[in-house]
Amino acid sequence: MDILKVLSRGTKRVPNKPSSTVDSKSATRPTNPQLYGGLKRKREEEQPRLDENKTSKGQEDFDFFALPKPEKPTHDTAREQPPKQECETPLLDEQQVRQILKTHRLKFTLLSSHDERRTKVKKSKKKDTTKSKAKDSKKQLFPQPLTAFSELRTAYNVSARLADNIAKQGYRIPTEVQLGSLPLLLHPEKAIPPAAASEMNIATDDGIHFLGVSPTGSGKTLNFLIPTINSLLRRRAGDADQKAHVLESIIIAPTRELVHQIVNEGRKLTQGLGIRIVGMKKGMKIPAEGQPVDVPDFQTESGSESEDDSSSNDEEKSWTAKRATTTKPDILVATPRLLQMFLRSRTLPTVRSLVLDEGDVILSDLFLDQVLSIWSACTHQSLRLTCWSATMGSHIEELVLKQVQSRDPPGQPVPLIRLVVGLKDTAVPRINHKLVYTATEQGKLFALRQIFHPKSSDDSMPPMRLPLLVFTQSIERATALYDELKFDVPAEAGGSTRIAALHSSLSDSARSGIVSRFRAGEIWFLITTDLLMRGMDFRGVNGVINYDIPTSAAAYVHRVGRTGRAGESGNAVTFYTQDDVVHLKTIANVIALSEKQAGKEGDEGVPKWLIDSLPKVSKEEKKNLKERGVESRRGTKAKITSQSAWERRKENNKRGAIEGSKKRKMQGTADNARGGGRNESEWSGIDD
Ligand SMILES: Nc1ncnc2c1ncn2[C@@H]1O[C@H](COP(=O)(O)OP(=O)(O)OP(=O)(O)O)[C@@H](O)[C@H]1O
Repeated sequence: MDILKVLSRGTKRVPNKPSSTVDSKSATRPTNPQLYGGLKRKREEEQPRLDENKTSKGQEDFDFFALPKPEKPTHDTAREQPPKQECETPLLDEQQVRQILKTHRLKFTLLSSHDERRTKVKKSKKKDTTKSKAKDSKKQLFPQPLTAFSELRTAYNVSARLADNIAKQGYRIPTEVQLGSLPLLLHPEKAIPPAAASEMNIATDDGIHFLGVSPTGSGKTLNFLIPTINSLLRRRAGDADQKAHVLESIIIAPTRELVHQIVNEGRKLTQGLGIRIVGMKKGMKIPAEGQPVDVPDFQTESGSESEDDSSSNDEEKSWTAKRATTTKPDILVATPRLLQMFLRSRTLPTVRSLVLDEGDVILSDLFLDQVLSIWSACTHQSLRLTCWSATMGSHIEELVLKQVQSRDPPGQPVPLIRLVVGLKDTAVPRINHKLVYTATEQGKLFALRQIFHPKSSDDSMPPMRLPLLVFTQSIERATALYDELKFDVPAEAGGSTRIAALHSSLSDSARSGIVSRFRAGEIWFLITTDLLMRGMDFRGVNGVINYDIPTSAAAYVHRVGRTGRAGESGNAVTFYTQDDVVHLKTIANVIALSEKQAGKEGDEGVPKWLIDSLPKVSKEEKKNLKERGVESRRGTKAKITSQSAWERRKENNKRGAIEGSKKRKMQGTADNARGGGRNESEWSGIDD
C-alpha cells in the first residue's frame, strides 16, 4: 500500500474502476467527500513507503477502492457465515498513522481509563469537581485509520454482503470521520495495537464507548450504522437459530423525521442480510424484559410512517387492533419520548448497543430524563454507547463519562474515546457565510424578497439557487413568515405550493408530506425551525437563510450545515437587526473560525472590524438567548408582516382574477381563430 494514496486519495482519480462497484447514485455524489484531506498534499517522493515489496508497477495501479467480489448467498435467510480470513492488510506504523490523522485533522482523546479513575478517586478528596477529573484523564490516541472501504472486509472483519451493500450505495472514499473511527468501532483491539493499549492502560477487547464530533454532512449516519449492523451479523454468525430476531441495538434521534431518515439509510445497508431495522411508531410494542413481543413491521403497516410523541392510550389500542403484519426488530430507531413512553418500568435486557444521534440535543434538558431512563432500561452488562454530533459541549462529555463509569463492572473499566474532526463547533469549509444588516424586521422581509426574486440587481446578497431553507426563531414566526410569503411565488411557477412551513405543531402526515415534497424538489422555499432540521440530509440544498439569528453557536453550525453536505458547496446568509447586535458576536466568531479553518483569506464572511466592534456576549446573555430567543420576537411580538393578511389575500385574488381573465381571452382568441365557439362543458370548466 502506498502512503501517498492514503494521504491524497481525496484528489486522485481511481484507476480502472470496476463498474460493478458503483451504481447510478455515485454519479451524483461528489468525487471527494473529504473536508481537510486534500489540503496538505505531499509529493510522492517525500512519502514513506509502507511495504517496498508492494510498490511494483502492478501495485501502483492497484484499485484502492475496489471491493472483493460479493459472495453468493448460500441460503434464503442470507445470514452471514463465519468470516473467511482474507488477505490481511498490513498495519501502518505509528509515524504513518500520526501523519494521516494530522492531514485529516483527526484527534482522538481517551477520556477515561482504569488507572486514571483510581488516581482520580484519590485526588477527588482534595479537588472534587467532575470537570477537573475529566481534564486529568485526557490522553491522545493514534488508532489505525481506514484507508479505503475495501479494508472493511480485508482488515476489519466486515461481512462481505454488508461491504457489498456499502459499495452498491456508491460509497467509495471514506469521509474523515469514517476514516478515523470505523476501525476503532469495528475492531478496537486491532485499531489500537496491544503495545499502545497497554501504554495507555486500557483494555479494548471488550469494546469501547465512543463520542464522535464531526462536521455536519460528514457521514456520521453511515459511520454508526456499519458497526451496528456488522456486530449483529458477526455475533449471530455462529448461532444455531440464525433466523431469530432479537433487539440488540437502539438508535435514538431527536425527531421522527430523523428517525425515518436513519431507518431508510439502514434499510439500504441491510438489504439481503436478514437484519430488521425498524422506526418506532406510536402504539408499537417492543420485546422488553426479555419477552418476545410482536412488533408491527414499519414498512408493511398501513398509515403514517412517523410516530407521535404524544400518543394516547386510545390511539394505541386502536392502532394495535388494526395492525396488519407483525415482526420483531434487530435494530430499533426511536425518539426518546416515544421509547420512554413505551418502556415505563420495563427493561431491555438484550440491547448491547445504544447510539445517540445528535447527542448534544438528546442529552440536553429537552430529552435528558427520557434518555437516562432508556439507558438504565438497557441492562445488558456489555452495553456500549456511541454518541454523535457536529457540536458537543464539554458538559455533555462529562455527563457521558459519569454515566458510563457508573456502569463499569468492578475492575473492568471500558474506555471512553472521543474523536474530534477539525475544529470543534465550526461550520464545514465549503460554505460561504454572509451577515446582512437589515436594521429592522421590515428590512428582513425586504432583504428576503431580494433573494427570492431572481431579477434583483442588488449584489450585497449572494446569488442563491433554489431550493432554500429559511430558519426562524419559533413556530409562530415560521407560520407568520409563511403567511407573509405564500403569495410571492407567481401562480404560473406553482404559486403557494412552492413554499411551506415545517414545524412540530403540524400533524404527522403534514410533516412527512412536506419533507417528501421538499426532497422531490416540489417545494422551493422551506421555512422551518432548529429542532426539526437537526440531522436532516437533503441533497442539493443550495442555501440557508437565517431569517432570525440562531440562538447559539451550535444552532448556527447545524442550521448552515443543511447545505454544503458531503463535499458540496453552499451559501448561508444571516440577517440581523438592531435588536440582534448584542448577541451577534457568538455567530460572528463561529463564521470567522470556520473561514480560517477553510483557509479563506481576508474578510470574506465577516469583516474583522465588525467582530472587534461587536459587544462581548456574557454567559448569562448567551444562556438567556438559547433558552428564550430574542425578546422582541417572542410570543405576540412574533408577527411578521408588511401588509395585513386581508390585504395580501385581496391582492392575491385580484392577481388571480387578472390571470384568469387573460387566459380566457387567449383561449377565446384561439377558439375564434379555429373558427369555432365553445361548447357548454368548456364554459363550465372555466367558470368553476
Ligand atoms: N463516504 C461517503 N462518500 C460519499 N458520500 C457519503 C459518504 N458517507 C456519507 N455520505 C453522504 O453524505 C451525506 C451526509 O451524511 P449524514 O447525513 O450521515 O451526515 P451527518 O454527519 O450525520 O450530518 P449531520 O451532522 O448534519 O447530522 C449523506 O447523503 C450520505 O449519503
